Amino acid sequence: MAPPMSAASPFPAPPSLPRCHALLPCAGTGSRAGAPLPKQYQPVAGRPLVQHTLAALRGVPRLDRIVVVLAPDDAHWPADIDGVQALRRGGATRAETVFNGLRALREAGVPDTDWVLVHDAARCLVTPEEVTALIEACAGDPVGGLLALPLPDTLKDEVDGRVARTIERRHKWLAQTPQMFRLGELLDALSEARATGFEGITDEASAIERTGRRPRLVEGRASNIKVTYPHDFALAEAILRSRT
Ligand SMILES: Nc1ccn([C@@H]2O[C@H](COP(=O)(O)OP(=O)(O)OP(=O)(O)O)[C@@H](O)[C@H]2O)c(=O)n1
Ligand SMILES: C[C@](O)(CO)[C@H](O)COP(=O)(O)O
Repeated sequence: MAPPMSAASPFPAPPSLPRCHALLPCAGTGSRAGAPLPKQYQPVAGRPLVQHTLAALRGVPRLDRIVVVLAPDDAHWPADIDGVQALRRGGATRAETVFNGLRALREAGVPDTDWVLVHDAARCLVTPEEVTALIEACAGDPVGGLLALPLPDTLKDEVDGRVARTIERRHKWLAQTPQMFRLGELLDALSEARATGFEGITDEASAIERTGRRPRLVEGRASNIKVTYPHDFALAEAILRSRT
C-alpha cells in the first residue's frame, strides 16, 4: 500500500535543505500513440510503460516522495505500487493535471519552498543519473530548471509542406522532463496561466518564463524520449532491453 501523503521519507533530507518531490502527470489518453490502452499502460519490455518510469524515479535517493496524477476514471492503474502515491485528479490538459497535483501537495502540507520535479509518465527512458544531475544542477539555483537537449539537427521552417527557411539552431534546445521548480513558485505561475485556460503552457518552464524568470537548462540525453507516436514503443522497448 502506498504511504499516506504525510508519511515520513525513507530518505529524510537534513532539516535545513528543501526536499524534492516527483510529480508525474499520468492522465493523458495517448491519442497520437494509436495504442489500445492509454500509452502509459501499454506493455513495453514486459511491463506497463509507466512502471519503467517509476522504477527510474525510485532509483533517485534525493526524491522524498513520488506522486502520480491519474484521470478520475482511470481503470488501469494497479491497486498499489510500493512507495508511490496515486491521486485521481487529472485534468483536461497536461498543465491542468500538473496544477491539480501541485495543489494536492500543498494541501498535504508540503512547504512552498520544497522542490517539485514534474516528469511525464510517458518518458519511460529517463535514468536515475539524469534525474540526479538535474537535482544537483538546480538545488542551489534561484529559479530551478529542466533537462533539455541542444538541437542536434538542422532546423527548417515549413510553409505548405516546403522549406520556407533554415533557422539558426545555435542556442536552441529541446525541452525534456523532469522540470524542477519550487512548489510555491510553480503553483503561482500556473495559477496565473489558468486564468487564460493554460494557453501556450506546454511545460512547467513556460509557466515560469511568463513570470519573467529564466529556468536553467541542464543537458540531458537523446534517449529520454517522450513516447508519443506508434513507432516510439519499439524504440523504447529496444533501449530498455539493451539496459538489462
Ligand atoms: N490531460 C492530460 C494530458 C497529458 N497528461 C500526461 O502528460 C504527459 C505528456 O503528455 P502527452 O505525451 O501529450 O500525452 P497524451 O496527452 O496522453 O498524448 P496525446 O497528446 O497524444 O493524446 C503524459 O505522461 C500524459 O499522461 C496528463 O497527465 N493529463
Ligand atoms: C513537457 C514536454 O514533455 C516537454 O517537451 C512536452 O512539452 C509535452 O508536450 P505534449 O504535447 O503534452 O506531449
